[in-house]
Amino acid sequence: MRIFLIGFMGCGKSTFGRKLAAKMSYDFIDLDHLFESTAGTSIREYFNANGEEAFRQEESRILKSHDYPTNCVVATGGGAPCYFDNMDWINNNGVSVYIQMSPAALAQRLEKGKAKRPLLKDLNNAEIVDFIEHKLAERASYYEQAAITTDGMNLNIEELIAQVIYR
Ligand SMILES: Nc1ncnc2c1ncn2[C@@H]1O[C@H](COP(=O)(O)OP(=O)(O)OP(=O)(O)O)[C@@H](O)[C@H]1O
Ligand SMILES: O=C(O)C1=C[C@@H](O)[C@@H](O)[C@H](O)C1
Ligand SMILES: [Mg+2]
Repeated sequence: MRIFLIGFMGCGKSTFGRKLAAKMSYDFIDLDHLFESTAGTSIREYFNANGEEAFRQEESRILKSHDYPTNCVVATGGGAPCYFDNMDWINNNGVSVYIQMSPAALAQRLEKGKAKRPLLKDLNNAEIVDFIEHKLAERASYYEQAAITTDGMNLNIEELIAQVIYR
């Protein structure tokens, strides 16, 4: 089984995904890391050099062309499900799990690590909340196509595994 974790930057896809994979004895794949190793540069540098449109194209290509192991947990990039037909591809190729969180809770987490996230790096803390509210409103209709939605403030590995298995 392939499990694709989706949700806004900071919802915990990478952190929780790694734990979930370990618990299930599945491989863990982080799409942002895969992007960086494939491109040979950081996402931040890639954005600076090539712009967001090029990033989205390359992200989509990598998402769809990677040779995934049969059993794996994939932490997708925060924007990945929201461009092209990526969300349909995800739903046709695995079980999607949306880690849902409020803009305020996301902002609290993201204020610390914003330097490495190109969409946030130039914003002050008040602007981050505003940015997240708008971006999340734009993206919600994609995230909500997930097979399973789970509360990012109360993540529970055993419960999620049961939901995925008995869905
Ligand atoms: N359950 C949690 N409780 C508190 N803090 C958390 C939790 N999960 C993750 N964090 C913290 O929130 C921040 C974002 O987590 P993480 O990098 O896993 O998110 P992400 O969804 O992978 O984000 P991105 O889309 O930018 O890759 C990190 O600083 C992490 O330590
Ligand atoms: O939400 C987004 O658009 C992004 C999230 C990150 O995971 C990275 O994929 C990148 O910084 C863009
Ligand atoms: Mg991540």
